[in-house]
Amino acid sequence: MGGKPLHDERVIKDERPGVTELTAKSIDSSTAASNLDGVPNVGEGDSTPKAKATNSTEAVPTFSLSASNDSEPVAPAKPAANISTASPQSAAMPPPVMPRSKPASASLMPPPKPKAASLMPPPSSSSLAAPRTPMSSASLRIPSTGPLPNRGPPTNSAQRAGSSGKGKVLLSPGHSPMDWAALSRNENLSGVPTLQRVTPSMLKAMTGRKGKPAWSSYQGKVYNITPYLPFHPGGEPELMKGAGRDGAALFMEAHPWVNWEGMMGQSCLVGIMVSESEAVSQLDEMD
Ligand code: HEM
Repeated sequence: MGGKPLHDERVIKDERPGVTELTAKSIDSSTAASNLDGVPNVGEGDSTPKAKATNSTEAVPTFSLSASNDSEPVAPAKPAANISTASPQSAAMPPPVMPRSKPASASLMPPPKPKAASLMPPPSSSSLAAPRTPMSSASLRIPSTGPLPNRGPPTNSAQRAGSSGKGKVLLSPGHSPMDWAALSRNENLSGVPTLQRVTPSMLKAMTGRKGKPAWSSYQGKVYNITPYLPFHPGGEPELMKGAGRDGAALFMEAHPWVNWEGMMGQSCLVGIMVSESEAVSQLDEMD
C-alpha cells in the first residue's frame, strides 16, 4: 500500500516537467513489481513480470492512475483538454494573426501564451493576465471608437446653428419630439375649423407675422407650422423659412429622411392648394 502513494507523488512531480521521462524514472527507482507493471504496459514485458504477475494485478490500480494521466481520458480530461486546445489554436493562430490590422487578432493572441505558461500550475491566473496584455493594445481602439469627444462638439447644436445657421438646436423643456408626438396625436392644431381651399395668395399672406399663422405647403397640402415652431429640432428660424410658401424644396434639402406627413399629420393640416381661378370659380358656384 505504501508503494502507491510514492508512485502518485512521483507521477505528479513528473507530469509538470515532462510526463514521459518522469514516468520512466519512477519505474527505475521503484523497487517492487509496481515498476515492472509500468514497464510492460509502457513498453515490452520481460520474463520477470511472470514471477510478479500477482503484484502486477495489484499494481493495476496504481498503474491506472499513471495511465490516466498519460491517456487523459477520464479525470484529467479538463486540464488536458485545455492544454490540447490551446496548442492547436495557438499553432493555427500565429500565421493568420495580424496584430495591427484587427482587434480579433489580439483576442486570438491570449491562447498561445497560455501554452508556455501551461507548464506552470499557477499560470492559470497568469494565462488570464496574458490575454489582458493584448487587450491593453486593443483598448487603444476603444478611445478611437469612443467618439464621445468627437461627437461632443456636434452635440452643441446651438453652436452649429449659430455658426452655420443649420443644425439641431437645444429644445426648451417640454418640446421634445416625444412631446410633439403626444401633443399632435389627437388635438387639432391647424387653427381652422374645417379643411380650407388655399390659394397661392392666401398662402403668401400666412407668414407667421403680424398676428397671422405660419402656413407652409407640401405636396399640394397646406399645414399650419406655427404650433411646431418650438418643437422643430432645426430651430424656429429654419422652419420659418418655409412660412407663406411651398416648403418642399427647403424641407428636402435639410432632411429628406423626415416624414412631413407623419409628423404634421392631420393635426396641422389646413387644407389643399388650389389655383386662384379655381377659388374664384368656387366662389361663383357658392353665389
Ligand atoms: C420648411 C423648412 C425647413 C427647414 C429649412 C428645416 C431645417 C432643418 C434643419 C437645418 C435641421 C437640422 C438638421 C441637422 O441637424 O442635421 C432640421 C431638423 C429637423 N427638422 Fe426641419 N426644417 C424644415 C421643416 C421641417 C418640418 C416641416 C418638419 C416636420 C414635419 C421638420 C422636422 C425636422 C426634424 C424631425 C428634424 C430632426 C432631424 C433629425 O434629427 O435627423 N422640419 N430641420
